[in-house]
Amino acid sequence: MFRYTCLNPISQKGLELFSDQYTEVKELAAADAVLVRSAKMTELEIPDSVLAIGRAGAGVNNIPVADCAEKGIVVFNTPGANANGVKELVLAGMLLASRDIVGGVEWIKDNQEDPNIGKLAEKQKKQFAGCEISGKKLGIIGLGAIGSMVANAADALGMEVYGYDPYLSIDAAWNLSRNVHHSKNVEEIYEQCDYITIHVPLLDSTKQMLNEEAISKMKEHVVILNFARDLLADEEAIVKALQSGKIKRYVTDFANPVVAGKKGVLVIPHLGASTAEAEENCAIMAVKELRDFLENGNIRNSVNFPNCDMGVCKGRSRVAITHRNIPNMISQFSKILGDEGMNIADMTNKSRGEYAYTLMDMEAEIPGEAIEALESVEGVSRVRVVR
Ligand SMILES: NC(=O)C1=CN([C@@H]2O[C@H](COP(=O)(O)OP(=O)(O)OC[C@H]3O[C@@H](n4cnc5c(N)ncnc54)[C@H](O)[C@@H]3O)[C@@H](O)[C@H]2O)C=CC1
Ligand SMILES: O=C(O)CCC(=O)C(=O)O
Repeated sequence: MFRYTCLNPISQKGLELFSDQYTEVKELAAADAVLVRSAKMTELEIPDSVLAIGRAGAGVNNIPVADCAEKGIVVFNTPGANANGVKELVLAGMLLASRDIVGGVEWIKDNQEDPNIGKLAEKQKKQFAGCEISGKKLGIIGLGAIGSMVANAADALGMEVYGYDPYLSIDAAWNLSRNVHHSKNVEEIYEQCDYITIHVPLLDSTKQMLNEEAISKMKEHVVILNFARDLLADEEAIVKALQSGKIKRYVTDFANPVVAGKKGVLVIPHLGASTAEAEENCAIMAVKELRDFLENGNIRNSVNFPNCDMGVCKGRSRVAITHRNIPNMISQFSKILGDEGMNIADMTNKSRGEYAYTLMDMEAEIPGEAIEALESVEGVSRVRVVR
């Protein structure tokens, strides 16, 4: 029997994939697995009972990923599952920044009682006029699941698309329209583009990437779109550049006191992934990942441990070990098991940075003493008998 808890509302379409082996619990302390969207887990004490966290979404900056790795808690996300939802909102953001649709709609609301509203609207509309996006240059920083979809859609809408991603995956490269101009440095995006959209994860290396220096290299009246994370931009500098007219519009999916209500800023209340489809896709993927991990020990789409898949256990028992990626671990594990007279039927060991994961199928039940001995190996964070 497994227990899971949801720290945010999670689509029922995903939750219904849990079998009757699973119960939902309210308390984090009582849970084996956690499903989360944007709840700040960095502010929570994560109890040792938690084996895995499923982020129904892409960004994991709300989860203490490194601490979890150290404790042997496997953190999953759902790559690409909400990308289309975000792509569509980015397109909407570009259009809203190009024509004053919001201002126009507000004007109608303010004048709704006027019996001559139709005539008046025709007179007033020029103040809300704008430009088309077709033919304009769009720079995309980060060509992952979202960035590459935005690139292709903008290309189809007639924009000239520049893309910058020094770590571009082969999959993303295959999916990109051949019309997308490959920028080898981000300065080209700053210097050339009328619209700039950022789609990178929030990391130490990307924090405040869109800062005063970056803005100084951009074209006059540039439009900046941020549907990734607010901390990727120095928003004080952005507000200053909006006041001076250097930036025409800043469209952001993240509300905070620096940008809320500021002239030239369009703030959306983090709606990028808030579509029925994205919420379902993310929940379904997260639940499948958690189930495969809890029931089989397999890891798919983790952000702190390597992928590792041995299918369903065909031996008598399976043991899963999270540990540091240091020499001599496998020989210690096999010595402990060998000393207990146990034969390893199948085994996989994978590493990712400082951490590693070992799955072993055994021809017999693993005795408690062997588990204790495995747990006491220096560098082992967790030993779990999966079956
Ligand atoms: N507004 C919303 O509701 C949502 C926001 N997001 C945010 O968008 C981010 C991106 O999401 P996905 O595209 O799904 O992630 P992804 O992991 O598929 O793509 C991120 C891309 O950024 C690239 N990258 C990393 N560092 C870079 C750098 N310094 N310069 C240029 N490229 C760099 C990576 O190589 C990768 O291709 C997430 O990390 C999350 O913060 C994601 C989903 C929903
Ligand atoms: O779950 C959400 O609504 C937030 C989505 C998001 O920001 C992400 O997936 O990174």
